Amino acid sequence: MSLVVEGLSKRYSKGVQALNSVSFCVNEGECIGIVGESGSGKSTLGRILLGLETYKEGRITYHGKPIAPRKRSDLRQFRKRVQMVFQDSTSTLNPKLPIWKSILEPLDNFKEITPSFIKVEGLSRKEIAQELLEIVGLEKDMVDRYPGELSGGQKQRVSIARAISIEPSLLVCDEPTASLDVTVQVQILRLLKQLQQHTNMTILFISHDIRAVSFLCEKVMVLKDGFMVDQFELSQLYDDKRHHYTKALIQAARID
Ligand SMILES: Nc1ncnc2c1ncn2[C@@H]1O[C@H](COP(=O)(O)OP(=O)(O)OP(=O)(O)O)[C@@H](O)[C@H]1O
Repeated sequence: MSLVVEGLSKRYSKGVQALNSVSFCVNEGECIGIVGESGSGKSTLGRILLGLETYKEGRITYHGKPIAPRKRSDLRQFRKRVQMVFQDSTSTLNPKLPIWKSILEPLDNFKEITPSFIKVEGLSRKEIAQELLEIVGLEKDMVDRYPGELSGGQKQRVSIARAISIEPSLLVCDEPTASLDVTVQVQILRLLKQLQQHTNMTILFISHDIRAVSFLCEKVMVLKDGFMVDQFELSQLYDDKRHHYTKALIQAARID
């Protein structure tokens, strides 16, 4: 197992119980979808996994080691393996920098990493960013553009290029398609699927959209009011034993 979460609970200071004894595990190279309506605790879970939020109860291990360590030196190793893509790419892309500089930020932080997509030695930094743009389906000559000169879908592709630049083994995506048009959403989902098929990356895909989750993920976990009410392999999506809340989500998305 690559990622194991056991009995994770989170209570915010104002008394909100955002997560209640949530447990699940993901194998290396698998994609798990965390689905639920607004306020169900999805982002809290994602933020805890990224070490951006603390928790008191539960245990999270990644390849046998506690995730998001507290020690700074260990945190660096963690960041090397875990990257993220958020709904709002403006939080990841500095509007004052040409996109190639933002794309290269993780690689600049981890100079010891030589990603496998760099097949030729001696590429300039800008050329490396161009390689990454190509991987995510963008034109190489976009490299000098600023985030403000890109569409929402293009910005999200740039955020993905940045996240995969250091070839993380775990990618946490928190509603990466939520602010995009339906057709662009499909393109981004296809891109993530293609990336997952060509790498051994484990993806944790957080979404309120069970349709998107069922397109991308092999495993699905359903959260409601901080409780994990259902957990299943995608092939069991239409099983009669699905929780009534999962059935309601399926019906609302009209994919039954
Ligand atoms: N920093 C915080 N302090 C107090 N309560 C919080 C905080 N962040 C989230 N919450 C509460 O925790 C619960 C879960 O929120 P969370 O953002 O994890 O849900 P979500 O499923 O991601 O929702 P959405 O899809 O709307 O982003 C909500 O009731 C929310 O109001």
